[in-house]
Amino acid sequence: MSVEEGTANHGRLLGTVRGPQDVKRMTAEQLDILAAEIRDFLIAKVSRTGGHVGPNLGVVELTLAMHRVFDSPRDRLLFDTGHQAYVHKILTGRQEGFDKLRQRGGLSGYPSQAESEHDLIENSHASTALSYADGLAKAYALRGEKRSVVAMVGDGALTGGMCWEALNNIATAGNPLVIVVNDNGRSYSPTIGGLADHLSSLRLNPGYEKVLDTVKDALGNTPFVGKPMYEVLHAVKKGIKDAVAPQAMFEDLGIKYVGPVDGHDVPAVEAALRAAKNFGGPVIVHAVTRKGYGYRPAEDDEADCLHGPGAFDAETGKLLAVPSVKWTNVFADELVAIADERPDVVGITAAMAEPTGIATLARKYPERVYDVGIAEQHAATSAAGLAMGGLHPVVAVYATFLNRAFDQVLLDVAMHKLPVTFVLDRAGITGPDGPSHYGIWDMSVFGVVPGLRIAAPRDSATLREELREAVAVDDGPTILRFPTGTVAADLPAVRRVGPVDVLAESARTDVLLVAVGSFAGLGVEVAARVAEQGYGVTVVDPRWVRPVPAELVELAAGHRLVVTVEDGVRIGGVGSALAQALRDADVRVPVKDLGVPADWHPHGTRAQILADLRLTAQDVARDVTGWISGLDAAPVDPAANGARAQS
Ligand SMILES: Cc1ncc(C[n+]2csc(CCOP(=O)(O)OP(=O)(O)O)c2C)c(N)n1
Ligand SMILES: CC(=O)[C@@H](O)[C@H](O)COP(=O)(O)O
Ligand SMILES: [Mg+2]
Repeated sequence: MSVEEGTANHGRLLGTVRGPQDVKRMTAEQLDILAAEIRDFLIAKVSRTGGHVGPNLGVVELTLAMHRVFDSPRDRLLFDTGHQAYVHKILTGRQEGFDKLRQRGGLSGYPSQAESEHDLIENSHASTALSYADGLAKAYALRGEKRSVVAMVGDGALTGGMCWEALNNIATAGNPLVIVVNDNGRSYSPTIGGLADHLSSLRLNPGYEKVLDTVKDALGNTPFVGKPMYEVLHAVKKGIKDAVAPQAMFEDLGIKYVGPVDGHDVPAVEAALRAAKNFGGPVIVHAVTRKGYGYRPAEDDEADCLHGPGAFDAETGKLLAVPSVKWTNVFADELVAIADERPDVVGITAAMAEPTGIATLARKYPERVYDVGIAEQHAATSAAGLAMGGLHPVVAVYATFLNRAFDQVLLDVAMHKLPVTFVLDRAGITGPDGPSHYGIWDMSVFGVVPGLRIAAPRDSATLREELREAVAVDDGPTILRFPTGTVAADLPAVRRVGPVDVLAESARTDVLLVAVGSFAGLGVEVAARVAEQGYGVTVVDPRWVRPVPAELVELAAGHRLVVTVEDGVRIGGVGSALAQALRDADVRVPVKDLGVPADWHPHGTRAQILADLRLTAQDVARDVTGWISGLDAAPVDPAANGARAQS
């Protein structure tokens, strides 16, 4: 069956759903068919755009039940992390938008207030929903408003400390609030930690496993869901009831516990949610689900149950584009090479071993890698402890996720002058995940940390080299940051001045172009374009951007104009730090700093967003030519260094 046939044959009921009220009217049998149609829809659409297919296949019934029991948007449905809100979008009038999911101008991959009144929290960083829910419930109680607050949170997100801070408060406040724990046993890989171990005892119950095996057998090799799923759901309903025993853990927190319920049984989840709704205080509904449920390639994908693939073949689940050598791979391989030589080097991941490349180290040295769960703050301070204990930890996280650990990096690591290397993948503009995932803040935010050195490699050779330099630092923390995707072609230096690589120079020294990290290639292209206008440009890659290298200041002093270009926010960025260093050194040369405005930039491809920001070789060359020719016409006041108008 083709994707089109799958959707057309089984999409009749789904086509009638324009809002939650349409789901409320359905019979149990219709709901089962609708669930199957939603799965077909998800597979058909997300296979073309890429996106979080596995997590969403696992919450179809949970979301249906939530919308039947509660009245969104009056009742507030909150989705922790938000990557599993596609079904919610489908049920709230946004089916058409899925053709452009995560694409420029199209549907966001996360809840979005601009899209729908049914969406409230947009944050796609994990473990926040329970805190939002606590605040909302308190606000409604104080204002005398009778509205339910319901938060869905995954077992992975539940490893984040904020959840436990929230639960502590929710229990004391006692306000009506429903927490749906979507327990599929996985983050990307199986969820780690004491909580996860406790929950997994449930899944190891022989009765429960028997039910899941029934599901798997019944699915056979059918790549699409349709009718088989309808039958499977009934099999689950019959078998699940006696399979599991109630767990005491959540009640120990002082919060009413309902469950465990089979999260793929709409009536069972509904019954639990109705009981929770009527309880009058905080209640946890513990739902057991399977990530990727109903789609064999996702269920069978041991790596991450098709957590968030790019476009894929709907029949097989195989990626359509096989990624070439990525920055992540270069880092991963070099880390293993370093670990071979240095037994003190260990790795830390916050539930993202494969996506950050730390898994490569774990495969060779499993005892030297720690998965701490979705707990970046703990990762930083735990790394401090490892460093105090004589090791050199390499903490590999996405750039955007280190933001929440600022205080831990500042005080627990840097103030103690501890040798910890933070490796920030997906730095800069990333693309389809949108503003919450842009790694644009790190150089500004962490640039203020005393004693912290930041490196921004430009290609695979400098990535390997700078990683080695970073782990050689023994008196303070380092950050190594690089972007997403395919690693840039090696760009050899003409010469090196201190830590600074000169990438291109000419007889004339009009402009010093400081091209940070992955913008090095752009810098060289800009120089060639500007040379055509008769101006000489020296292109440098500082390699280490914080602290500002003294050699960069000296080089700047030998030019008429300094232009910086970076894949990070301009405020407090490399350009701004260099301008300050020049002022401090009384070097009177004007500085123009190009980068990302501190704002919420929409989703799209990385290339599209950079073009929107006029961070292309053509745009930068035009600006540089304009500025330097302007200097010939009328000298610029050095004090006025800085901005050009940017969209
Ligand atoms: C603070 C933070 N760290 C890391 C991530 C990356 N991330 C997105 S989803 C995910 C796993 C979530 O697991 P879970 O909450 O169980 O949801 P599931 O995907 O299993 O439905 C991770 C680690 C994130 N979004 N936020
Ligand atoms: C929800 C989330 O935070 C991640 O799943 C993220 O979408 C992954 O991004 P990459 O595709 O860049 O690994
Ligand atoms: Mg999970």
